Amino acid sequence: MPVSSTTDEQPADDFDGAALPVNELFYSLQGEGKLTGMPSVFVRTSGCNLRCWFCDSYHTSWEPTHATMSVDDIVEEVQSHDDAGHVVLTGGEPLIHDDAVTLLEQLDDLGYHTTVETNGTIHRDAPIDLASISPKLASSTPTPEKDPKGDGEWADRHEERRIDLDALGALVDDYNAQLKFVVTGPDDLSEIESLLADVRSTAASRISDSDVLLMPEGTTRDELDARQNEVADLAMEYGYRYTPRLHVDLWNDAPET
Ligand SMILES: C[S@@+](CC[C@H](N)C(=O)[O-])C[C@H]1O[C@@H](n2cnc3c(N)ncnc32)[C@H](O)[C@@H]1O
Ligand SMILES: Nc1nc2[nH]cc(C(=O)O)c2c(=O)[nH]1
Ligand code: SF4
Ligand SMILES: [Mg+2]
Repeated sequence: MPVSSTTDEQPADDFDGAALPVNELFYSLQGEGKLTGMPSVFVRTSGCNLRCWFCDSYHTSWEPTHATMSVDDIVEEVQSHDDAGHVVLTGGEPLIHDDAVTLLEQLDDLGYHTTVETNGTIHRDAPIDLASISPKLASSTPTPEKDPKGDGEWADRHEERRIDLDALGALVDDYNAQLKFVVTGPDDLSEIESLLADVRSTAASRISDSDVLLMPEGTTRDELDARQNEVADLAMEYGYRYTPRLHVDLWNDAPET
């Protein structure tokens, strides 16, 4: 589906009925996490409440673009990929949109397995089969030196918003969840350990180390080549799971993959 040229990052509130700002909708293999390799339709909404400097979906966060699609049309396009039983709702941050719930309900009614890729700052009540939570570490903050667009104007807002323990605890308690951390280097591990301790004391349910995944930061094969062995070693050292970025291995940074 082509990406429109509109740059409004707000939800599609002028649309009659349930609708979402869609940046791209495509069929691929799940490239990250426990379901890596699973044929899946990806629905990528536009708009995000954070601004990670490394965001691999720049046109949903830093310079959002979208086409407004009714939920009915999204479902119809999902169904056109008739070999897929899995749908991944991602973004941007998909849970900023009220109508994400409507979409998930319709997909659930049709029997799809739903994964939601979320930064973990927002909890919603919806039929989610896998909450794929990627809490954002301090190393994601768009400091003036790392800002891809300006001079660090988003740094404070990002820093204030990136961790919400209540939302994280509720997501872990209500859903089958994985915690998938983007790792830029060994210095990230102390923050992962202390955040995990905080989430474990907030959530009622147990979080097993096998539900904690370390994913190397990188949007291209070259970037991943430079970092993935170090992250694999960290996973072994700490007893967490490693997740590759299969889509980058297969298709590098091509859109709609
Ligand atoms: C674009 S985000 C959209 C969903 C949600 N906003 C989030 O961050 O979880 C999808 C996934 O890509 C990860 N990601 C984004 N940029 C990345 C990068 N440069 N390297 C590795 N993972 C990245 C995120 O952490 C998240 O797991
Ligand atoms: N193939 C593929 N797998 C993915 N898993 C999570 C993705 C995302 O951007 O949320 C993603 C993506 O963009 N492509
Ligand atoms: S939270 Fe997700 S979509 Fe938002 S800027 Fe970070 S990686 Fe990109
Ligand atoms: Mg992606």
